[in-house]
Amino acid sequence: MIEIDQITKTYGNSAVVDRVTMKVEPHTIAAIVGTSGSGKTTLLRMINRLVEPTTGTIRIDGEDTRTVPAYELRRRIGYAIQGHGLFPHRTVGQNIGTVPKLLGWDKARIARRVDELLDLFQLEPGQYHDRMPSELSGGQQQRIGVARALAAEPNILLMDEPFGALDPIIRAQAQQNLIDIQKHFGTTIVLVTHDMEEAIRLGDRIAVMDEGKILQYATPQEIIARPTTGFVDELIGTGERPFRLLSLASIREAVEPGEAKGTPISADATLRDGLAELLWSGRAALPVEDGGQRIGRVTLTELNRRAARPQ
Ligand SMILES: Nc1ncnc2c1ncn2[C@@H]1O[C@H](COP(=O)(O)OP(=O)(O)OP(=O)(O)O)[C@@H](O)[C@H]1O
Repeated sequence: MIEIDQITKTYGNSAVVDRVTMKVEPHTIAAIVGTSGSGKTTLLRMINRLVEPTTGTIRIDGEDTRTVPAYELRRRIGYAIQGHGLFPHRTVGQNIGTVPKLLGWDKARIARRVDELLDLFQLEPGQYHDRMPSELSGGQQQRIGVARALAAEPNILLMDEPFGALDPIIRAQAQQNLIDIQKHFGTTIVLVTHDMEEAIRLGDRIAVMDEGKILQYATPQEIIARPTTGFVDELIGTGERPFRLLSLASIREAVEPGEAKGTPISADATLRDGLAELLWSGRAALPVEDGGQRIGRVTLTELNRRAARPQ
């Protein structure tokens, strides 16, 4: 658990992070979203003390971070940034093994961990282990950056716009990869993004920041349905609300017994994907498939109901 308690950072006379209080429960993802300059990166970097808070306290699993040497804190907490920050003259394997090596792991253990992570990130170890970062695509470099941050099995991972530079398709894959890996390791993640769509997709809770303050910290459902300020509403985009709600749930959750004609949709697709397919194909219902088996159908009527503002 990360407990941020009345944390402030001032530069000169201005508080760029202003008395922020928030808790991140273990094994969850908190997304910090806000406009440029709202203080997101500063807040994130105070968690691993890359930036020292001016006032306030941060506790990790009950321990005040000021009582731990900063270098030790940074080895314990994974950190991944936009542009990956890989060492250009070290191989992929050496990059991923950086922190385990600093921690004195033996060679065999480091090698096992590097291969495990390459596998998880869908990069064949035999093929990628000895490559240099310049011999990888942008998306692959980004995945290695995240793999390196996870190498020493940190309970906590801080991510600053990790997917910001990726094109939309690679970005969606990288996001799914992160969700799978977070489930696999149970890592607690704090992620900074300026993209509300990404925050909604990844965050168990979303903190909306403006001018150093947290305006709302709640589940994506709550933020979409009941934004506390006009600014939060604006950031969500009023025209997007019903679609954002639909993108939070899978077809599996809306499936009902019955038949429907035409190409089926996967139970793992989002309700938003389902609506798009219904509208595009001009159908009132789609058959739903799970692992090659028909499990029922999803209807336009049901998606209409689920897209409406929650009461
Ligand atoms: N070392 C510093 N000295 C003075 N001002 C700083 C320093 N670091 C950050 N700031 C200021 O603090 C404010 C918040 O910066 P921060 O990088 O945390 O914002 P952000 O929300 O992450 O922005 P972006 O999305 O553009 O990265 C900005 O106005 C920035 O200019």
